[in-house]
Amino acid sequence: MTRGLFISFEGIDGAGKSTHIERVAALFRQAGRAVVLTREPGGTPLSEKLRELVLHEPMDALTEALLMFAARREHLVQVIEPALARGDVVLCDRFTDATFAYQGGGRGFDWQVLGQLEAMVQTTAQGVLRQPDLTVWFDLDPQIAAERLASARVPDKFESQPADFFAAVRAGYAKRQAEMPGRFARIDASQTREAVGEAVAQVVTPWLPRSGS
Ligand SMILES: Nc1ncnc2c1ncn2[C@@H]1O[C@H](COP(=O)(O)OP(=O)(O)OP(=O)(O)O)[C@@H](O)[C@H]1O
Ligand SMILES: Cc1cn([C@H]2C[C@H](O)[C@@H](COP(=O)(O)O)O2)c(=O)[nH]c1=O
Repeated sequence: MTRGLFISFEGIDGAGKSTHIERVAALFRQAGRAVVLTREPGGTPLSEKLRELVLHEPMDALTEALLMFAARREHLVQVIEPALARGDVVLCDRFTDATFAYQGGGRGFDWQVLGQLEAMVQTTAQGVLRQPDLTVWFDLDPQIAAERLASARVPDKFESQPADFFAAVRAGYAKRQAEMPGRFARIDASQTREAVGEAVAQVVTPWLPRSGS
């Protein structure tokens, strides 16, 4: 049976993840793979309700981190693990690296405690710590991201944060990459859409089934 594949897409708000994720889905579908396109926080009815709360209600940093992990647990159990067990490709717009970057880097929440929560929430029934096979990190200067978002939409609680918050989030992603370099692919997201799309295609191509297989 085909092995499931888990790819996450990360970056500060406005870095360009959503612009490219559909194209990655199309590449896998064209190669004959079933794709589950999902997001965090969210991906199940309950997790989407939690998303509404965390994106729009002011709250304590620990409360925020716990709600992110609560939404993730539900998402893992209801959607991600069953999809991987079927052999599907799961493309997830953000996963736990976002919690380390935003709640750890941005809010300054304790990195080690986040690691403990990660272990509790992401350990599967088989005793394996679930992590993405590949994390595509859209790395972008917060100033450029803010300019891109300014004309795009009404900002939510995170998107309304100042540039120094996003500089700390970006540093959180860099720290996470340094801790787990094997699964991270950093994309220079300041390039044109076409160049970024090409870079994304290059990093996912080794994960596509070889033609004839
Ligand atoms: N390479 C690029 N050059 C210029 N503009 C871009 C580029 N990539 C995306 N954009 C534009 O920037 C804005 C943000 O892009 P997008 O929504 O894909 O980011 P995102 O990472 O998904 O953001 P969020 O995490 O906040 O949802 C959109 O208006 C999009 O059209
Ligand atoms: C998973 C996760 C997300 N966030 C933040 C990051 C973004 O500002 C929003 C999600 O909005 P998007 O348009 O889907 O990017 O939530 C976070 O702070 N912590 C997390 O774990």
